[in-house]
Amino acid sequence: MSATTAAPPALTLRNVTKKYGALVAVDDVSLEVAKGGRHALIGPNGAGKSTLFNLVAGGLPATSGQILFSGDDVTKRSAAWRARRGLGKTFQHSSLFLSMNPLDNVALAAQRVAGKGMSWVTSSTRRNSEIDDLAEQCVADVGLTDRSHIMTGNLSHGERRQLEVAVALATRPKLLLLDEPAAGMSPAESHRFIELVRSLPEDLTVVIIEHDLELVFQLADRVSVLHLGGLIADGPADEVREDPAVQQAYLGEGSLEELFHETPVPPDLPVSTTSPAPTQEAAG
Ligand SMILES: Nc1ncnc2c1ncn2[C@@H]1O[C@H](COP(=O)(O)OP(=O)(O)OP(=O)(O)O)[C@@H](O)[C@H]1O
Repeated sequence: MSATTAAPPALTLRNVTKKYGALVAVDDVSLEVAKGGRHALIGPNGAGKSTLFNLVAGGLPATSGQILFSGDDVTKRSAAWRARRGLGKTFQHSSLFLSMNPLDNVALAAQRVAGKGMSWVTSSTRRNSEIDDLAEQCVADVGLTDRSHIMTGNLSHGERRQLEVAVALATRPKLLLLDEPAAGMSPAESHRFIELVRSLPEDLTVVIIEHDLELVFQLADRVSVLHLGGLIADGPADEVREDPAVQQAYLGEGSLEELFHETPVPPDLPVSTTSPAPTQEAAG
């Protein structure tokens, strides 16, 4: 009798389909994301990436198919339930409170998970030290300690994206979904963000939906490619990069060199976060 009991994938999609009337936005997609993986989901405009993100996050119901977290079927579960089960996410469009400082933004997320209300975070006398410590740790994990007390509205675009990761980390996720994190970033900010993702705990599973292929192929160990709603490639990043079907779907009139070129890091800019690697516990 075999004694092997392999851990289930962090995320499993089984024949997931999302239709809008006659339009099939996500078409019978099956894939697995390994625990601790760095998995990218890419595809040209309109491929179905955002729709798939929302199906996984619970913001949209699937028309058919199954979604499993660590082997448990969550297909019918709400977004809030999935969040409590360890799904953290950052959105394409910022969900930060710009008039609060970074520490309070992160503390607010931590409090929501702890079941506390919004008013609690704005009253320093009522905050508990556990929440404050967690907020400080998460802000440090993304390299923003030096910026933790200024108004979030005064952060640069790249810093806000870093802060969004801190907010997600405050919920102690097992699976972190990043929706186009590099959108609007300068090359330097993008490089800094790559270092940030590399510094995340190894047992945290990260799924990145991203247009920036340079970032994708620097970060991801596996890549899934959507085209017109369907999965046209899924495998190790190096193999997917060379896949003729992927090149065909992406390239149009362009060249591979343009697609996959590596942008040099500007010499005067740091590429690493200032904090040590995070020591965040896996959600229990
Ligand atoms: N609410 C909706 N109602 C109808 N069609 C939709 C809706 N949302 C998305 N679609 C369509 O579903 C398809 C997939 O869209 P989706 O936004 O998921 O693609 P995407 O890969 O994220 O694109 P992009 O990279 O441009 O953001 C597109 O044809 C889009 O027009």
